[in-house]
Amino acid sequence: MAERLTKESAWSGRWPAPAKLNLMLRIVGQREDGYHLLQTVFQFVEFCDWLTFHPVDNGEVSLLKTIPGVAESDDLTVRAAKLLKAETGCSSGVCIEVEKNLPMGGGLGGGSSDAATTLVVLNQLWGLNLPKEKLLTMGLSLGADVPVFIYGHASWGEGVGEKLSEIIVPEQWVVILKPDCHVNTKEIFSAKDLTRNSKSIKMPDFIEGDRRNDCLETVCRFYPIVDEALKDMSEFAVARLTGTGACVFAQFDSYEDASGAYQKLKGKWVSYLAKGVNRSPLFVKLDTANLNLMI
Ligand SMILES: C[C@](O)(CO)[C@H](O)COP(=O)(O)OP(=O)(O)OC[C@H]1O[C@@H](n2ccc(N)nc2=O)[C@H](O)[C@@H]1O
Ligand SMILES: Nc1ncnc2c1ncn2[C@@H]1O[C@H](COP(=O)(O)OP(=O)(O)OP(=O)(O)O)[C@@H](O)[C@H]1O
Repeated sequence: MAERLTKESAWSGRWPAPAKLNLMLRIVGQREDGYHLLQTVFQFVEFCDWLTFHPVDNGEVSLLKTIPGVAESDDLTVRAAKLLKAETGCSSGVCIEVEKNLPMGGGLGGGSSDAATTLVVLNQLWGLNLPKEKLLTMGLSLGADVPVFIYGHASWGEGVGEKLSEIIVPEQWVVILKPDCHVNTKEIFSAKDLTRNSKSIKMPDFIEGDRRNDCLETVCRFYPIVDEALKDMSEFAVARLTGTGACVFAQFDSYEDASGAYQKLKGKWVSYLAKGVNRSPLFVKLDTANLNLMI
């Protein structure tokens, strides 16, 4: 039975901001502004931050509680809500509550996903009716990883990750390890020895097994603990890096195999066990809530 939300329960509901994995990442060039041109495959994971939007009547955007190390005005949820107001002239206010589960600087795109959930859900709750194309452009202005979370499907990504086409990949179980370091994306993209001239490939090459991540060598050189996590994970399955790290992941066909690896690794590493999915949990919830009809 579909969960039908009233406007009130939509405001009191919790909205997922899922993690993403880069199942492969090739750097095929660089734009004049320094941003790198990528080929990547994104898949979502049922491992999420959870956002609640509390209406306030003073027209302000605030956070119920700031994330340690991130000033309120820098928080991507606050920036996303303010951007919506600036673009539309909307006078509504909101206090945003973030249950932060995704590790920061992990390559799981947590901040970007929080921003995307804020854009998508407040567009509905505030009744702004901005089209998805507009939200995608606004998302890109907040970060290269934001658009895929607005797009909502596992994707083949090009450009800086904003040229997205839907792709269907096996929905396997995933074990993720978070080495105890915070990888700065800008630092990795600025490294002299980073591979920047990989040959472009086509979707069938990926499907046939080309799963390279061009950031891997540089990240392991800067953060040897990532290399250690890759080696430990390799005992159980092929170990890969997501984005610029720090997280390392492996995919498993069965829950039993994934759980076996997770149980052995979690004594040494901060570890997560979750399902990889092709449809973002945010859009699964929005579809189920049939929110458009209720406002
Ligand atoms: C590595 C990925 O996670 C793969 O999905 C993304 O490309 C990174 O996306 P993101 O974290 O949203 O990155 P942004 O916040 O837009 O950019 C952070 C910094 O990384 C560098 N950057 C980022 C993305 C890109 N394609 N080329 C870059 O050179 C830029 O110096 C930028 O100032
Ligand atoms: N709501 C937020 N959640 C997490 N980080 C945020 C948030 N708002 C701003 N940030 C900033 O964004 C930085 C990157 O955080 P994030 O969790 O997205 O890293 P990441 O998973 O490595 O991202 P990516 O894979 O996109 O590079 C953080 O170090 C923090 O300074």
